[in-house]
Amino acid sequence: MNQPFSDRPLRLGTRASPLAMRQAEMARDALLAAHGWSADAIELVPMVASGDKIQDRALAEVGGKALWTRELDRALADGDIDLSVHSMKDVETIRPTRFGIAAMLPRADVRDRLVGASSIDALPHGATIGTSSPRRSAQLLRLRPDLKLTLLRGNVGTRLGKIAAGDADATLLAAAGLDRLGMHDTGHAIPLDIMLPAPSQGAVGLEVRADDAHVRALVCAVDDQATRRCVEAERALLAALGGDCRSPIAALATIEADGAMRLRGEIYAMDGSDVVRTDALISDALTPAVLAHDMLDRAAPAVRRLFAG
Ligand SMILES: NCc1[nH]cc(CCC(=O)O)c1CC(=O)O
Repeated sequence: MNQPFSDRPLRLGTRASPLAMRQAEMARDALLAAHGWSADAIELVPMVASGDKIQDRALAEVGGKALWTRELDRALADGDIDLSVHSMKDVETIRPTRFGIAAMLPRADVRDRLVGASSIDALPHGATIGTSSPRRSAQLLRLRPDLKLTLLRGNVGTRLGKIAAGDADATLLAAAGLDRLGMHDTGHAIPLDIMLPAPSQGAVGLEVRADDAHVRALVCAVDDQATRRCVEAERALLAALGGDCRSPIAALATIEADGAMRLRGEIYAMDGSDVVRTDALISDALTPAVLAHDMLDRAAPAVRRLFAG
C-alpha cells in the first residue's frame, strides 16, 4: 500500500509549539519511512492547546494535563484528525477508553539539563531557580535547601529567553526537548543518580481512535517496544500512586542487559524535606502497582497526603 487512504492524506494532529511541531515531524518521518510513502501522504494539523494560552499562572492551578490534550482529543474524537502526537509526559495517566496509544517513538535522552550553571553544586548560595514543575522544585530543594524557586512557564524558547533576561539564575529543562530543537549544547545534563526524570520524559506517543483498526495498524509500524514497555511501567507506577502533574514524582524504567526491567521511583514532600524511593526489578509479584503501594506505606504523612493512591 503506497498511501494511507485512497482519497486523502493521513491527518496528524499536534500542538503548535515549536517542540510539538518538531515531534510531529519526527512521527511523520517515521511513518513515511516505515510505509515508503511520499511526503504528501501525511498532513500535519497544528492546534493551539488551552495550556499554551495560559502563561501567567502555575499550570497546576488551572487544571492539569487535560489542558494539553483537550483540543486534540476533540479533533480526534470527531474524526478531524486520524492520530495525535503527544509528549507522553504531558498525557494524563487515565485516558478516554475511546483512544489508545498505538505507538511510541524511540525514547530520547531522559535526563534533565541545568541551564545557567554547570552543576547543581555550582549554583551560588541562595540562587533563584525558575521552574513550574513540583518534581524539579522538590528535587532541587532536597539537594539544596538554600535555593529559591520562582515560577517559570512557557515553551522551551520562552523559558530560555527568561533566563537570559535574568528572571531567574537557572532552570531545568528536559534534554529531550532541547535536543529535538537542535539545542544540543544548551545546559548541563544532571546525572540520573542525582535527578530522576518525570515519568514518561523523553517519550513521544502516537494516539489513535480505539475503533479505528486501519489507522491503528498503520501507526503500530513505528512502535518502539522497549520504550513502550518502560513508559507503561512508569505510568502504571504514577497511576497506582494516584499522582498527577501536581505531584512531585519521578520515575524511570530501564531494560537491563538480561532483559529484566528495572523501575526506579521517588515521591517527595513539596519542599523536598522528605523522599521515598524505590528501585526494583519488575516481576509478576513485584509490579509497578505493588511498588507504589509499598512507597505509600513508607511515606510520611506530608508525602502521602499529596497522593490519592
Ligand atoms: N511539560 C513540558 C514538556 N513536555 C515535554 C517536554 C520535553 C520533551 C520530553 O520530555 O519528552 C517538556 C519541556 C521540559 O520539560 O523541558
